[in-house]
Amino acid sequence: MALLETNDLTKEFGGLTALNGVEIAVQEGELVSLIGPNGAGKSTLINTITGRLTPTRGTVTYAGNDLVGMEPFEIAQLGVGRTFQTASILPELSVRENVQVAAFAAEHGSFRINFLSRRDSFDEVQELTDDILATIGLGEKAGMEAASLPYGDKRRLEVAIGLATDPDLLFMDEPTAGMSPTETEMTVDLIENLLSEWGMTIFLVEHDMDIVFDISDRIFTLHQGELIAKGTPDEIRDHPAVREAYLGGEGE
Ligand SMILES: Nc1ncnc2c1ncn2[C@@H]1O[C@H](COP(=O)(O)OP(=O)(O)OP(=O)(O)O)[C@@H](O)[C@H]1O
Repeated sequence: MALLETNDLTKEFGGLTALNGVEIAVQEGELVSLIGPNGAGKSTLINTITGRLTPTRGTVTYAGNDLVGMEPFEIAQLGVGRTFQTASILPELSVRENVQVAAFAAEHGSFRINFLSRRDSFDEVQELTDDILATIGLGEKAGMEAASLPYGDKRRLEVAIGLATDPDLLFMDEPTAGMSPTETEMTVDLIENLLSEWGMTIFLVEHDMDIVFDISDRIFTLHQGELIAKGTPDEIRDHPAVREAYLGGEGE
């Protein structure tokens, strides 16, 4: 059985159909990428899966759970994490505190519960935070104020915040956008490490086609809300509908 599956997933905004009958299945341990020209519906697909948007119709199933109608934090608690393109960083807190806040929030959904009284979970959060910072390569900068980090480190801290929910499936939204070649290489290494060492399943939205074709097990292609192709990098590279979507559209 697939870890994540959508059936007939459709989202309309007034008269605009942003997603039309999308059917995807992701197996545990896979790295899949979602591509498509601007406005294809990529963000809408991620948002309907992770609970930020309610689909007009269709189903989303994760590890046997029906996600439609669940709150984003409930979906996170099931093991679905997400890294954001836009800042989820709290600039005045330290690197370490940013990861801790995300970890506590994930565990309890909100801060209404006095989590500090629960020592077991407090210790677990410390351990997880240390693991994440070491994996991301921010261990030595753990005490620094987040605002003072260089751009590439800030993007990596966003990944660390996404990992703080201890996900089994991680959505990564353009993790290399705006990065230098060295930072991009480090991020690709990190993604490969999350797959091999952490046993994670990764769902990547990425505009850098070199990366997508290099590291994906399978690629989903959206165009005007329709899933026009899915397959291995080799199958997608020469797919006529994919070429048409990119050449005939705005191109990227
Ligand atoms: N909240 C909204 N209300 C109305 N229309 C929306 C909304 N969100 C997205 N859309 C429209 O839905 C379509 C798909 O948008 P979406 O942002 O999902 O595409 P995308 O593939 O993520 O694009 P990009 O690569 O530019 O980020 C677009 O036509 C967009 O204008």
